[in-house]
Amino acid sequence: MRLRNKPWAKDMINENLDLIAVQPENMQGKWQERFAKKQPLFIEVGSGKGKFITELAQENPQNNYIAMDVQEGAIALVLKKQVELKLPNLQLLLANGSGLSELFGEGEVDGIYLNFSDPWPKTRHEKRRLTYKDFLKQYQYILNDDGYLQFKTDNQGLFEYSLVSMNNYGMKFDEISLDLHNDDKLNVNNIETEYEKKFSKKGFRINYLKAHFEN
Ligand SMILES: C[S@@+](CC[C@H](N)C(=O)[O-])C[C@H]1O[C@@H](n2cnc3c(N)ncnc32)[C@H](O)[C@@H]1O
Repeated sequence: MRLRNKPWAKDMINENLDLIAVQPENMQGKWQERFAKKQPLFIEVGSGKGKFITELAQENPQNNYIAMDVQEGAIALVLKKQVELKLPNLQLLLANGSGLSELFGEGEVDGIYLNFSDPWPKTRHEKRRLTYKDFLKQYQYILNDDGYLQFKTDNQGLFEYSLVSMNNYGMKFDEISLDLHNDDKLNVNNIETEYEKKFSKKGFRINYLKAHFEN
């Protein structure tokens, strides 16, 4: 998803550096300092316009959340929401998920959310998929021993690829659904993302998994 550049984005970011960090260099192990309270920390990599993470943060004041996106045009829209909401448990991060282990300390994070990640269907782009083994290695580094990865997508190809990639990496699956919205066996308090709303309305099934690393 490519969003148009917003002429107002840079100014809004520079005026709200208490709410958003831009490619920070010395934040490893220090993220809790940016929040009102020290509490479990969860990040969404590729948060897009931020519907999911802002609602999750509103529903769970007992946790801290970071909305992360590589596109200024996307994170600026989350910032616009957060400037109004001023949620004390939500911080924003403009950076690439490929640098997670330089942005976070070992075991600093309790959970990672990947929602409707770009599928990169061409084989030569495999390394860009957020469930490619190099990304999994970084998730493993920043997650603590009880930490988990949660992933949702409408894209069958990316879901199948991710199951294989995670399995080959040695991850263990806690929950899997091939139709999250119509799954009676799972008890997930699901918060829809922008993409999820759009594609489930069109009749696409939503794939879901929750998994962890065995350290
Ligand atoms: C298809 S959109 C999905 C947005 C949102 N999660 C949703 O479900 O509505 C994927 C988002 O991931 C972001 N993204 C892609 N690769 C990324 C990376 N390596 N690091 C951080 N964000 C990334 C894109 O900029 C885009 O905003």
